[in-house]
Amino acid sequence: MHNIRQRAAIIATFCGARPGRDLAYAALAQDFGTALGRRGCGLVYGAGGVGMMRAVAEAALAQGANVTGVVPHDLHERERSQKAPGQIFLVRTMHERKALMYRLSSAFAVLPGGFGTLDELMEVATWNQLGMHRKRVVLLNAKGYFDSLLGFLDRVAQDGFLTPEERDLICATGDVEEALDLLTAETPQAAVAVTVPAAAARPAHDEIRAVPDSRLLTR
Ligand SMILES: C/C(=C\CNc1ncnc2c1ncn2[C@@H]1O[C@H](COP(=O)(O)O)[C@@H](O)[C@H]1O)CO
Repeated sequence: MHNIRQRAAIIATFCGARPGRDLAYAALAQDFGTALGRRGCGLVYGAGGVGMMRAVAEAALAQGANVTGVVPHDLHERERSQKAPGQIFLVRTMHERKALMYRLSSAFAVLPGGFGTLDELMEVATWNQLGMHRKRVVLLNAKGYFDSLLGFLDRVAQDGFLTPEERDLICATGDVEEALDLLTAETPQAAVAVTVPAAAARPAHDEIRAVPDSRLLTR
């Protein structure tokens, strides 16, 4: 068991726009969305109505979770036919999208995916490193998908490009419930060397209305 206090959390989940070749990945996405919803957590995601993203969002919604997607206008137009689940926020750019996803969330789950997922993973870890937010980052390592990445991160630390504490800003588990224990824990697991006090004092998730140029898509 884990000696960490549970609280309602809003978990941004980064994962593939594709389902992957192995059915185990979509099953993981579904299990994670279901477990997240059962714990009373909210979900923030990339508002893709496809692949792993759709599987997480639909499973969370089925448990009554509050599901929020954030997507740039043009990407939404392109994917309009896929009808992404949940409440959808439209923003102007990919950068605004990521910033809003990070602000709305209290922690980050990363499931198997491609460039988009890896970009989001590295950015939220970097923001922790720089003290721009202090939010846990947990990889759902199904079928050893992230093993080589985790090994590479160890190498990065060994070679002096990350401190051991910074390396530990990204943790991993293959177990959905353990991941949620970590994601809903009260404080980030690793202190970082460089912190910005104003950012640390910010509430875990900002009010949506505080973000300019985004609008709620009503259906
Ligand atoms: C690449 C394909 C479709 C792109 N459609 C997307 N719709 C919504 N969100 C997306 C999309 N592509 C990337 N994202 C964001 O990145 C992550 C998924 O990217 P990945 O490269 O598939 O890992 C996801 O978390 C979104 O926030 C055609 O399949």
